Amino acid sequence: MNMVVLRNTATSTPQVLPGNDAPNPMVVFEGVAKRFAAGNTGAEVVALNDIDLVVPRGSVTGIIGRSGAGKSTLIRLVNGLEKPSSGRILVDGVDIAGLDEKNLRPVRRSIGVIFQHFNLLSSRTAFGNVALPLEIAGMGTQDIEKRVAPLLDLVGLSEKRDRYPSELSGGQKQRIGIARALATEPKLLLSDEATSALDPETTRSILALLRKINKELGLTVLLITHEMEVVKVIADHVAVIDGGRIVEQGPTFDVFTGHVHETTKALLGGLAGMHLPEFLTSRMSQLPEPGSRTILRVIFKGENATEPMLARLGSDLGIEVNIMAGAVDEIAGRPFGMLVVSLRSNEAKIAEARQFLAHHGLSSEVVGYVR
Ligand SMILES: Nc1ncnc2c1ncn2[C@@H]1O[C@H](COP(=O)(O)OP(=O)(O)OP(=O)(O)O)[C@@H](O)[C@H]1O
Repeated sequence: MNMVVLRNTATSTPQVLPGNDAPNPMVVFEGVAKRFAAGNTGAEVVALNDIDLVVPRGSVTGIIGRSGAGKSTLIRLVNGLEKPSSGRILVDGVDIAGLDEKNLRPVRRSIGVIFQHFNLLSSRTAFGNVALPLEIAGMGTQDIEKRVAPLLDLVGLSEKRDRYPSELSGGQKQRIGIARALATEPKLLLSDEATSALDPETTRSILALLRKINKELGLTVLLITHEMEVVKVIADHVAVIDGGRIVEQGPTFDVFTGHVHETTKALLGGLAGMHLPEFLTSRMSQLPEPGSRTILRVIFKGENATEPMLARLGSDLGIEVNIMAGAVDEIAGRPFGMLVVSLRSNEAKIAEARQFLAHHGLSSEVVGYVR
């Protein structure tokens, strides 16, 4: 088996835990705006406004947002394909906003990009596609062989080296796209909806490959996507973008399980237990009535055990508890879930129950009442 000889450019500085305050981030946006001049017909378009963003070094950071939110513009600013109208963009400490084309070139070489539609040359084999950026950089044939063969091995396609794109599946094409992006030994990998054209199973395998590359090579990955599943599975840091503004950012688990912004909630839609089952909502009222039961959503994060606590509401506090619905999900590798329960008791006792749950690390919210 070939050895991967990629130089690990990103580990020259210590790995840090992802977070807004992470030292020495790979990418920083400071008060960035991007406006496009008015065309023949309309007004000026404000694609991005007031963007403060941190991509921690060594992280997989996801930018998630709906169509038109400004994701592509943001990623094009990172590799200098667009210039900001105002603000600073630091890539590995260098403010790229003020660089001319010549000085941008080395920055671009330090950034790999993978695309939704792979952008492979149909006239070149898998090997030829991965070799292309190295040929452009003027590398000799033997050195190219030494660089490309381990990359094909890394993405699991050594035996397809002489195949043309038309002979490869979507997932295999994306693997070649990833190998090509890594050929110039970047320190940052940009992923522009790289799994959006793939089926769920292939998506998972590509995400696993990106995670492996992130871990083994210490490469920082910045991905834009409209798919919550992608961010949930792979990103340890996330920024939610809406209408050209970042509405939330931080460690993925915290952002998706905390007090989420309306946009994040909408994107989270399918997450375990966010939607109450129809049989409940159809009977639920927002105000208590005589004899009604309180519907409580109990949220557990990480490894908190829920069931024994609910049992103790009965045994210790004498409150009758019925489980109505529940689901467990996984965000950034940690369990997260909800139980929807109905409690038959008065308001004071319900407050006592919620205090008891909070004391044991379980947050809860009253979502309504049923008779
Ligand atoms: N070159 C341009 N000229 C004028 N307006 C632009 C240009 N590029 C983007 N926009 C506008 O900026 C806004 C953000 O577009 P952008 O492509 O960044 O969104 P997006 O989140 O990537 O959307 P999608 O997921 O649909 O690709 C949109 O309103 C878009 O029409």
